[in-house]
Amino acid sequence: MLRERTRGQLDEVLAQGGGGTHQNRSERDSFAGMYAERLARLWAVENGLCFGRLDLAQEGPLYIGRLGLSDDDQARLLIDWRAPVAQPFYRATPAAPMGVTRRRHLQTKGRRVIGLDDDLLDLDRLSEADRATLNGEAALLAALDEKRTGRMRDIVATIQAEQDRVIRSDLNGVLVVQGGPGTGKTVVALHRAAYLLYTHRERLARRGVLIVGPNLTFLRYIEQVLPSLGETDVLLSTVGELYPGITATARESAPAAAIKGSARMAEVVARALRDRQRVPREPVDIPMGNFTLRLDQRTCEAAKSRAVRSRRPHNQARAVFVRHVLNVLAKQAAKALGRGMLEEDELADLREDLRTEPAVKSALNRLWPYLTPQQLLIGLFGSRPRMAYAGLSDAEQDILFRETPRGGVSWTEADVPLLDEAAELLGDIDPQVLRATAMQAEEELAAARRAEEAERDSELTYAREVLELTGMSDMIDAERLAARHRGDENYLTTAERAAGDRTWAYGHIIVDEAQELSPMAWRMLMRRSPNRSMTIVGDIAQTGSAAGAASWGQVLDPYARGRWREETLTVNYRTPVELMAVAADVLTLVGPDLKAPDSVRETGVPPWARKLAAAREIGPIAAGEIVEGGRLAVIVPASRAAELGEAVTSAVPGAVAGPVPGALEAPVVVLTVADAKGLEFDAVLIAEPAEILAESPRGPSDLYVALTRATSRLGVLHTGDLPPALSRCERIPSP
Ligand SMILES: Nc1ncnc2c1ncn2[C@@H]1O[C@H](COP(=O)(O)OP(=O)(O)OP(=O)(O)O)[C@@H](O)[C@H]1O
Repeated sequence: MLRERTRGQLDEVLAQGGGGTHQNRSERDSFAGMYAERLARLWAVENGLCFGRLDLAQEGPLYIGRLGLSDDDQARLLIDWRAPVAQPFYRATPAAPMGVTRRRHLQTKGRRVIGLDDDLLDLDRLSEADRATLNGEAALLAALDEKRTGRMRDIVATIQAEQDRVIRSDLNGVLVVQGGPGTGKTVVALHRAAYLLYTHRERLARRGVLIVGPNLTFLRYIEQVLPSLGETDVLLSTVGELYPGITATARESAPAAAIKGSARMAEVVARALRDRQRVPREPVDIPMGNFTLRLDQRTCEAAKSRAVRSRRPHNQARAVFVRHVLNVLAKQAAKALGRGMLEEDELADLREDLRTEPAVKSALNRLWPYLTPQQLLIGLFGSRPRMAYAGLSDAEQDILFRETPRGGVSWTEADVPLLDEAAELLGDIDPQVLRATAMQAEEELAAARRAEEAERDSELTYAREVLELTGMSDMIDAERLAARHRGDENYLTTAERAAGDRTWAYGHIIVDEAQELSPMAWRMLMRRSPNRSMTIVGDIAQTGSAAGAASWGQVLDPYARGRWREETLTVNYRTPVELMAVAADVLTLVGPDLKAPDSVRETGVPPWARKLAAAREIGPIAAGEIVEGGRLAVIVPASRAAELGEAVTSAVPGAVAGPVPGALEAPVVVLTVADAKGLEFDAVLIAEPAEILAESPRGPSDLYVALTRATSRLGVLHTGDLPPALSRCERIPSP
């Protein structure tokens, strides 16, 4: 009924047609947007709309749901799980019942209730041990036992008290959520986003919320959680996508990524720019036909120091540099032309004449060139002398040097924070200048226009198809939907506008797998969070990348010393006790004092290890491990990814190798540790653990990550000796 009412409201607004004043139109559009969004939410949350009931000592029961609903007389039917009155549903315990006598979890399928689970919070009827019990234990365990679908689900019905504290923590300041594998960091971070958007809608809807994840597969894994909570306006991004207009497609070697990620690259980029503002050793002669103008070192020095003192970014400081040089040249020209003292307006005319003189223009372009961030970095990494000037050692130059390929440069994820750094120092180029200086501007423009036309046609066709499919063609016309899709300014949501703006300041930023980010990536993120309202979730023990974090203090003190707080999650909801015992042994290799989280479930199935004569035997073994209706991952050393991927895909129909689209839906997928980070599977096979250990300085962390991806079964396959840390695995004799 509510859905019908919303749809009715939307119809009404759209029926007002396209006429009216501009303001009328934009009001109508924003109402239409609001109702369409509400409709989308109601659809998204249909499944399990109501999942809980609180019986209270003082008043009638409350029903808890994914969003709040009232009837036509504004009586509350359902309480949004994020509302303050819903909090006892997650926090009440027998020791502190918060006015609740009974908490009931409803399990629903579609619109039917298929199960109930009660917690009695009446003290007298519970034993001491039960008082410390989990929140809704039966409901929780039922949720944890379900087969994995390849997409993360929301957990609104079974959020635990320690998680609830994180979710509802204050918006302001930097909150670090440290927790071992499977403690719910990711899922809690997503629920926190939904909670914050609900509680601080005004502020966050305007500035938007950014969620940063480690890779695209991971973002696909989590992307459905927020819409299922009723939130659609959040930007999910990797670090590699955060620079508008650049798609980081190339892979970087680990040593190169480590150098590019290190904090001293900020100084390297700054020096690389100073290199481009260098005064030439010899005077520059500018032939003007009848006479020659000369730019000596003193003039260049003076112009440069004025430009630098202006404290403007490079491209904007160019105006200061140019003005001084043109003044000097104009005076020289006046002298050469036999004119004496010039009035200020005559001097100005002469300056303008010189400005458009090709020889002068080209001299100025050499002395203080307009630069894009891309040009600065391509110029740097393509030249050893420039790298040396910028402060990179010979060995570093060997690792970073790259020739500029003809087809253009492919950027890597580690380049993106450097481009961002460069953009900060360079500032924007006047778009007019940009157009004028672009090489083959005409041709490029024409090609771009053709591409745009083609794009627009295909968007329109797509929009028509969508409208036909969803039966909404009577409500929104295809042109408008396509315009929205294409990113026309007038139709953009906050998240869409933010994505296109490098200097956007977000209302809140959530970083997942935060231990992997390099110091340069942190600099970039901090620029997008001037108010330092952030949630940072991760596990220092799982750090795999060479430029990643060794402690949260090291990451955050430079930006928020004394202003960040840490919460710890301690219970593992993913990995059963039997697997976690093995993982805990490996964790001692990462650090002798580290403690693995406690698991809530037992399966009775111990992890096993099996020695193989040849690695290829993995294929048929994987075929035998497939989980009916569930998913299996084969985690392999990075250096063997291609070979073992082939071994598995050729032996198992439907198996997929690598983080390709569709990897999450496949019954069997072969992944490296880096690509499996943050994901989970029903069963996991680890191939060649000794090589995973030896492959990088963070080998033990990598093996720990691999061991903690499974929700029920784990097998280890090895051709060499089994690493001693895995000796708890049950040995299966070779076939
Ligand atoms: N309160 C809960 N109720 C039901 N399921 C939960 C709960 N908390 C966590 N889970 C489940 O536990 C699993 C692990 O959660 P999640 O992936 O968020 O952990 P993580 O801490 O991010 O792990 P990692 O560090 O390994 O990436 C998920 O399947 C999640 O849905």
